[in-house]
Amino acid sequence: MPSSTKSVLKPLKSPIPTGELSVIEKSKQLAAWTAVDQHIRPEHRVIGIGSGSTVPYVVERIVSKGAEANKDRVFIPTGFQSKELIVTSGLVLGDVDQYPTIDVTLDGADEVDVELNCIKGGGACHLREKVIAEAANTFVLVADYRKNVEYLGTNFKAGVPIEVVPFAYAKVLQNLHHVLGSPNATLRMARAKAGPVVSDNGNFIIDAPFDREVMVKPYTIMAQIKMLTGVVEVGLFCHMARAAYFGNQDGSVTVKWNDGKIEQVKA
Ligand SMILES: O=C(CO)[C@H](O)[C@H](O)COP(=O)(O)O
Repeated sequence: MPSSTKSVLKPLKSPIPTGELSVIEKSKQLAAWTAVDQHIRPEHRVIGIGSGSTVPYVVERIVSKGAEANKDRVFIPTGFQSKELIVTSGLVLGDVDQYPTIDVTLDGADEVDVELNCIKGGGACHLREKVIAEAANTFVLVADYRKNVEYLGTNFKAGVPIEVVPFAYAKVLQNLHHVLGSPNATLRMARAKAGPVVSDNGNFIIDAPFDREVMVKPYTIMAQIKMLTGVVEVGLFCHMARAAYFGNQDGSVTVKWNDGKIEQVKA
């Protein structure tokens, strides 16, 4: 190609401001960088980008590979936040209706158990997150050490996030209280708005805490909640992740695989 017609790639921009990171932020960054390095291969073209405070470090690492490495790629967001991250970084945005098969999706989690089941939806994005995770050939979780637990609900006490259509919320709450054994299930209220949190899909979110004996079998309770009419999606992701990356305080990363293998990676 003559040099005059050569197209010039626009430089990408990191979403992370420069400066010192706290131990927790550093551990999120370590998990994200290691997962990107191990799972995004040069031939991958369609990449799912999850939500939450760990995901900007995923995008930071992708951006650090440069415009040339990312030029033929499209990035699929799980909600408003990840859409903004993709666009402001200069990456190419797509949607799952155009790309129903994704090479790899990386996403955060509220908590992950020993079998890589996880709670998601702390940011009310779990409907789109589950679609983008299911569409992916490989689904990978990234989190800091506080999320690495034996059973779900150990540290994350808010409960299972449940997206419901607005007109059905009272009926779903009643069923959760009296039929499914979550007497403290509540409608999630907004902090800087009067009224409930409204998801990116225009729905409400219920948070339903369950006892330990229920949470040790997450698939069972997930299926029971999903059967309630008016429920759109449940923030329990069971048997979906290929691997989970947890950044630790000492600068190492614990990698748990879906076959039960556990590795410690030194940064
Ligand atoms: O599921 C999510 C949003 O719906 C997030 O991935 C989850 O809440 C984890 O977020 P963070 O990395 O900020 O702890």
